[in-house]
Amino acid sequence: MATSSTSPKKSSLASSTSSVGRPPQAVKFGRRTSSGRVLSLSRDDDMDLSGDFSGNNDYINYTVLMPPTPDNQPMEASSGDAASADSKPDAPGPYGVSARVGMTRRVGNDQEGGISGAAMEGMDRRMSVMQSNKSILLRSQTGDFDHNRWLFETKGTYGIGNAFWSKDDDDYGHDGMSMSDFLDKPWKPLTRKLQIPAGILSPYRLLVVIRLIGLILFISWRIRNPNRDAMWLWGLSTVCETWFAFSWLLDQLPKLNPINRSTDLAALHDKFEQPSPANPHGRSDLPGVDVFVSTADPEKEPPLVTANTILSILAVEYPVEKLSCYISDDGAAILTFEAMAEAVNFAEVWVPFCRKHNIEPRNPDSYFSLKSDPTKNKKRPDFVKDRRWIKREYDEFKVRINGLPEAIRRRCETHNNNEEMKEKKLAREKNGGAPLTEPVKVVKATWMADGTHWPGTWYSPIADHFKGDHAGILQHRYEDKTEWGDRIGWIYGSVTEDVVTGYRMHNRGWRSVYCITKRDAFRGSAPINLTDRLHQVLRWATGSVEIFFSRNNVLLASRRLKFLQRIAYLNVGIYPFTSIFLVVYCFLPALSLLTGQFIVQSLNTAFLFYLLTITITLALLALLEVKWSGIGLEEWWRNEQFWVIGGSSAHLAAVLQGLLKVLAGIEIQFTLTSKSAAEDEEDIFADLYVIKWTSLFIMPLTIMVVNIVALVIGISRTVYSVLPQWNKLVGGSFFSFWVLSHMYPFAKGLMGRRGRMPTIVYVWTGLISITVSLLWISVSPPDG
Ligand SMILES: O=c1ccn([C@@H]2O[C@H](COP(=O)(O)OP(=O)(O)O[C@H]3O[C@H](CO)[C@@H](O)[C@H](O)[C@H]3O)[C@@H](O)[C@H]2O)c(=O)[nH]1
Repeated sequence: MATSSTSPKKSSLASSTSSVGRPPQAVKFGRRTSSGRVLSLSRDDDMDLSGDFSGNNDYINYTVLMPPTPDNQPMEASSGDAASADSKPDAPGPYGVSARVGMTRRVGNDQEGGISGAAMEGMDRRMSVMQSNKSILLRSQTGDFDHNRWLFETKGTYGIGNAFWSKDDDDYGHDGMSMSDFLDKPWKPLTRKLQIPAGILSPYRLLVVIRLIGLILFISWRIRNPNRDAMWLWGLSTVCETWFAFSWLLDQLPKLNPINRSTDLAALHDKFEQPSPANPHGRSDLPGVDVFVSTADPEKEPPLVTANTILSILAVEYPVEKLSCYISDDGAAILTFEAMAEAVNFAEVWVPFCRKHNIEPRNPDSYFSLKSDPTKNKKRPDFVKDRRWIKREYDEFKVRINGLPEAIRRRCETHNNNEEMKEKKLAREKNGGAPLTEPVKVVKATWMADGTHWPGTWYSPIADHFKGDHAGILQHRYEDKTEWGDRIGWIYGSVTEDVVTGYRMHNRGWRSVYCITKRDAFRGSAPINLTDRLHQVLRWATGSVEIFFSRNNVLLASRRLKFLQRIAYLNVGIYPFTSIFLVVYCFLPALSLLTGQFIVQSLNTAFLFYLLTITITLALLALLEVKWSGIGLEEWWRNEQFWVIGGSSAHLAAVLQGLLKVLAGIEIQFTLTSKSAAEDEEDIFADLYVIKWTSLFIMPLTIMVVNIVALVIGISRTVYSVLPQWNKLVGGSFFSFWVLSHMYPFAKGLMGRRGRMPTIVYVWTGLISITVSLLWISVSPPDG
């Protein structure tokens, strides 16, 4: 995937000439590539970045493709219009897109705040028509060779770029096509491997080896030294520890040989921007990039967040005509649709601003919430003026987006009232003018700004307008029962389709490389409160269990999967099962305290030495990893805590759900994760302690309470006994505290917001402690 930093586009921008006042040109010129296709050139090359770009920008046109639907049939494709608004020659190809059009900047404001009728007139009537059932996704945007299409047409084998190329498959004679069609220029890697200094990697590996030896010695010592006083405690704990050691190894091994890469800008420039006989001007020959943004529910995934995502994609530093951004909305919500139309309009000013001033990050929301000085490294004198202006534009944009739900609601009300009046009038006329005896029933439709029915989900759903059941929304026919769908496309039927898809590709021999750019190439949005986060990891873990019990289990993998890949996938499939051992282990300290026994007979030196070794090496490894990844120790600790909280709740539930699916065929539903809209700019973690009760809390809560109760009982028993055996108390209470410290954020969440937390926790735990100790004293009075 191309990142913003990989495209050496600045050189072409530097030579731009002023084009202010020049009529917009449809197609500047094209040239043939060596694969014989016509390539249209970037209109972007002509962009005058010194001029005003306040909305009359002719140079960036966005193509909006909307599938035709029964309710919303575009008028005839006015191909003349379309062609003049677009920069590409776009003859209807075998994949059937006949016309596309740039969405023009809004010309007026709907009184309701939505998209005005006039503006819609300007764009929707020239919207694309798709004459074929086959998907737009197969169309090559640039006219370049379309690899996917070729695979589709030829039922071919994988074999481009990093993909597996089978030895006996070098004859692709179906279409007279040969390997050389793909190799315009000699192959050269576009990334460079960055060696991790031995000074860092060797200590890391050494620590891993020491810890591994420590674990082996520890476990064999534990097996050889049973606690004869409490065999059940010893047995349970040893089994759990063995599993933890095994799962640590699975987690650790794939990290043994880290390789960093960076994009080789020089190689990229050589390959894609150097003059050659086929490309005398050295125009950008970068491949087309498609970015697919999916959304499914405007409540859980706020349209403003989606809009910001799209804006950052459109502003990426890549030739404009090579970039396509697809938005899919499984929820078919009118709100998302109109918000995206607003985003496309705002992009017309946002993108030129980003390009003119080299803006980073290009997600407007992230950019305007930067705390650093915005003028730093900004040389152009008009930056401050432009920034002030674009900020105002963005604020207005936000107001429009946030006003959309109300605007749509009012629009629908007006239209529905009108419809009702019309129906009533009609019915009265039919009735010979006499008053109606029965009320007239009018379907409450959802209306688009141009006065037509919304083809997607309605606010009051009726047949064909339910979520997940709306007529005419694009079907994924290109992948349904096709070889393309089977071999290349997304793999469905799993709640962690990304893992299955990745696995299936790797298993067929696809190679992938780890490439983490200095600046984030992509940022996701994540749930920020515990409940949503637990539901998210519940889905992930359920997906893993499901994979484990399917033919996609890595133990059945082909020989093409590499060893460390195998281990990594095994880890992905197996980690939820750790929860069983984790839950047992979290109860053990409490059981120790309650019974006055411990997992070992006595806290002897060997035990303590091994324990110290495996704990210290774990901490040192974490320190190194934290340093590499650039996160703070505190974040690492939060992650550890979440591992215990999630492990004892969501992962356990996932194992149960997964087993239910395997044994009883009960299907698992995909629950969409709610993302934070981070609207509270002062406190982006405001949602963090918002707790919505879920049954997932039961297990961690039980673990917590049982441990607190056991601590109280253990301490009071020792305090009240005639001969206090403090050493018996130490082991159990130490581990109990260890468990509780992991559960701390959970308790904090349950207790309410941060500020109020301490008092309530003290009162709560205090009350329980007093009650339980009194109870204990009355049940089992101290000796003597
Ligand atoms: O019916 C649906 C459900 C989800 N989505 C989209 O799928 C994406 C992932 O769903 P989300 O609920 O956000 O899952 P996350 O847990 O945040 O996502 C992670 O986990 C998913 C698998 O569980 C992967 O698909 C994602 O790539 C990965 O980031 C989102 O963009 C959704 O809008 C749809 O388009 N249609």
